Parts: sequence; C-alpha cells; structure tokens
Amino acid sequence: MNNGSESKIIDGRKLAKKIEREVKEDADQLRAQGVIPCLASILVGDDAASKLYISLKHRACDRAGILAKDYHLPSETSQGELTELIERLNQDDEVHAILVQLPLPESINEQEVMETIDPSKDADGFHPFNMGRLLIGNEGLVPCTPRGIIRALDEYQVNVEGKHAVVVGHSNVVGKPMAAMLLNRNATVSVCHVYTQDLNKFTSQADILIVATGVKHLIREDMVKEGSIIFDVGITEENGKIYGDVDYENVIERASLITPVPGGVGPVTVSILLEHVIKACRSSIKN
Ligand SMILES: Nc1nc(=O)c2c([nH]1)NC[C@@H]1CN(c3ccc(C(=O)N[C@@H](CCC(=O)O)C(=O)O)cc3)C=[N+]21
Repeated sequence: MNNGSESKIIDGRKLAKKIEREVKEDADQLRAQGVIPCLASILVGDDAASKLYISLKHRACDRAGILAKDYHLPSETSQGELTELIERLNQDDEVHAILVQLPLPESINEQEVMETIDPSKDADGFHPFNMGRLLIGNEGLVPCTPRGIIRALDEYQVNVEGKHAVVVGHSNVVGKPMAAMLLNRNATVSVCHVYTQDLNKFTSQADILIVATGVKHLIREDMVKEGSIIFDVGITEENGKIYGDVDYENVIERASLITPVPGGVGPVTVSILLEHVIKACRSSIKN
C-alpha cells in the first residue's frame, strides 16, 4: 500500500492504545486513593464469539489496571437468576460498572435485563435512562461503539456540524445512539436500514458514512461520495477471515478517511468501555 492510502486509514488499534494509556493513568490515580476500579461482566452461555469478545475486554482491563470480575453462567440460567446477580452487583460498592454480554439466550428478555442494571453502573450505556439522556444531549454513559466513532472524529479534528452524516443500521446499540450523538453535534443525519429503498441514493450523498448492518461488503465503491469519511462497524466471520460491511479495498480509493476491519472500530469500542468504568468509578466516589 502506498503512503497516499495509508494516511487515509483510521488506525483503531493505535487510537485504542492511546485511550488505554489515558485510562491507565486514571486507574493508577484511583488506586493511589485506595479505590480499585472494577468492571463486573456477565456472560450467559457458551457462544464462541461472545467468549472471544469478553476475553478481549478482560485483557484490556488487565492492561489498564482495571479489576475485571467475570461471571460466567450456564445457558439454562433463568431471567430471575440473572436479575438476582445483577441486583447483587448493583449493591456491591466494590463493583463500579456492570456489563451483560449480548446476545442473551432466547429465553431471556434482553430489554428487561438492561433495565435492572443500576444506570450509574451501566458500562454499555444501554439502560433506557442513559439512552434517554443521550437523546436530550446529556452524554454520560453512552453506547461504546458510537462514542468511539465520535472520539475518532475528534482525534482527526473532523467537525460534523452541518455535514450530512448517513448511518446505515438502526440498532439500539449502534445506529440509534450514533444518530443521536451526531444530531447533538448539529450534523444533518439520515438513518437508513434494511427497509430503506434505494440505499445508494443516501450513501452517495454522505460526507460521513457509518455502516453497522453485519452485511458483508454491503457498501461498494460506487455507493460512496468522493472524499467521504467512512466508519465500518460490521464484522462478518467467514472461513476464519473477518469482513466488514464496506468493500474496503475498493472504497478506500474514494474515501478521505476510513476504518479497516479488523483493526478499526472494534478496538476503540473496547477502550471506551474502560473509560466508562473510570467514569462510573469516579462518580461513585463523589456520592
Ligand atoms: N453488552 C455488550 N457490549 C458490547 O460492547 C458488545 C456485546 N455486548 N456483544 C457483542 C458486541 C461485539 N463487540 C465487539 C467488540 C470489540 C471487537 C474487536 O475488537 N474486534 C477486533 C477483531 C477481533 C476478532 O474478531 O478477531 C477488530 O475489529 O479489530 C469486536 C466486537 C462488543 N459487543
């Protein structure tokens, strides 16, 4: 790859390392005050991808000086049992942040589970209280992936005000909170999804394009605007290889900035989670 295209690449691993260093300093400071920042994570069942993601998070916690308490429950765990554990962790002063790995088994109502987490310990920012706050412009504990994308935009000194930002995917974990964060920064926001007719019409007008669908190489070169900034949130694993939602090799020619997969949005997401543990830990001390 020539230097021209290299300067376009948003290196997520590098940015994640930078964020981790900041978190480590904060964690060291808290430890010096006698407080050990602690994340409790709950995994229900044995999904291979979930196990991998949880281990990525734990390793990042270790590097940053955050204590990771791991709760691995069998797939037959009932909603009541899971709720009981969360309520216990809500009460535990040594636990500052709680994460329940998604997806949960079919028999468990994810939304109800999210609502049992104390909003002040909500590491993922998925609680309706924190989502509601986000919508009115109060970004405390907010979903990590969109928060990481905002951090990357800041890092590259991209001002989104007045720009056309197009979000493809309207999930509760990425698309919707992403749209809210962009609106909070006065972007003109379009949200597209699986029911959108003529997707190309929207994507080709995007100054900033964020794609979170899980559809391998959905976005092709002819669908993006020259000079646009592109974030690829998708991860599809096929025969041991990981693909994003963007046909990166070809789309990069047209982009002014673009995230690769892997090594883009994913690692930044994990480092933002660490930031949230520190945030939750600090606000628990104030009270
Ligand atoms: N409560 C909850 N919170 C989450 O934040 C959450 C979740 N549930 N469920 C699953 C998704 C997925 N997710 C990823 C995080 C990092 C990478 C990541 O760092 N990926 C590496 C590649 C790792 C690999 O797949 O080998 C990369 O993109 O470079 C990927 C995926 C967090 N999630």
